[in-house]
Amino acid sequence: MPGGSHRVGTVRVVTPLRTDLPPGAQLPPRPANAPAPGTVLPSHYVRCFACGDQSAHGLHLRVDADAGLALCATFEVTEHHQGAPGLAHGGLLSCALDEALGALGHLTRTSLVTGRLETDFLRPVPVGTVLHLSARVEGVLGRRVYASGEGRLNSPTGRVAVRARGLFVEVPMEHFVTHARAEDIQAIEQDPDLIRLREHQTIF
Ligand SMILES: CCCCCCCCCCCCCCCC(=O)SCCNC(=O)CCNC(=O)[C@H](O)C(C)(C)COP(=O)(O)OP(=O)(O)OC[C@H]1O[C@@H](n2cnc3c(N)ncnc32)[C@H](O)[C@@H]1OP(=O)(O)O
Repeated sequence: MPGGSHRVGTVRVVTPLRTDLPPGAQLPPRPANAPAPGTVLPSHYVRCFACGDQSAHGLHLRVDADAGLALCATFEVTEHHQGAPGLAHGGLLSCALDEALGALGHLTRTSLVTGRLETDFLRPVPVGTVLHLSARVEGVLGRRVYASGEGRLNSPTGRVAVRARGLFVEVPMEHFVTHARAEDIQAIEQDPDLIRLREHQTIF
């Protein structure tokens, strides 16, 4: 199990990370009503910066269910995603992985929010790259879902540019209703198509 590490003199000291799978965590079976492998998973919110199609300069992540509790996704790095000249901003690469890992809730049939996300940046990602992401559930303990993923350059078998591990927490739909601005909830009430999670729309 990988952990954090630092050197004390010549000795490498390994410490557990909060995203490491804790004792007792288990990989649950794929729910019977999970979307079949190959299904395009809907954007949870059309204004989401990562997956929404109404976010002009967003990442426009396309996400597909995979076998087991896993998925794959793509996003094209555009000039709007630059940090250094011509290179993707690291925060946006984390964002893409955050979204991909969070979207595993489509497969576990739960609403997940990020509690902690750890990202390793292994290679620069130039503008024009199509980043191929994959994500999987590593284990579940109570409301905690441990997940990992990576992004590869230009093909599902390309060189790994970015890796992440995350701890996600299952929340009820009321989490979003309680914390959102009133005008955003009103906008959804007026146009339920802003949320593409049909099974959750009975709350409005
Ligand atoms: C109306 C519109 C509808 C919209 C429909 C959309 C639906 C689909 C949305 C999908 C969206 C995806 C988008 C991408 C993913 C984001 O980017 S989500 C946005 C970023 N994340 C957030 O905003 C979360 C902010 N944090 C919180 O709200 C609260 O801290 C949390 C995470 C809900 C936890 O609070 P809580 O419910 O009070 O639970 P709490 O007991 O504190 O924690 C539960 C467990 O997790 C552990 N834990 C929590 N945080 C951590 C941490 N950072 N490190 C370690 N352990 C932790 C706790 O220790 C606890 O463990 P146990 O006691 O069970 O052993």
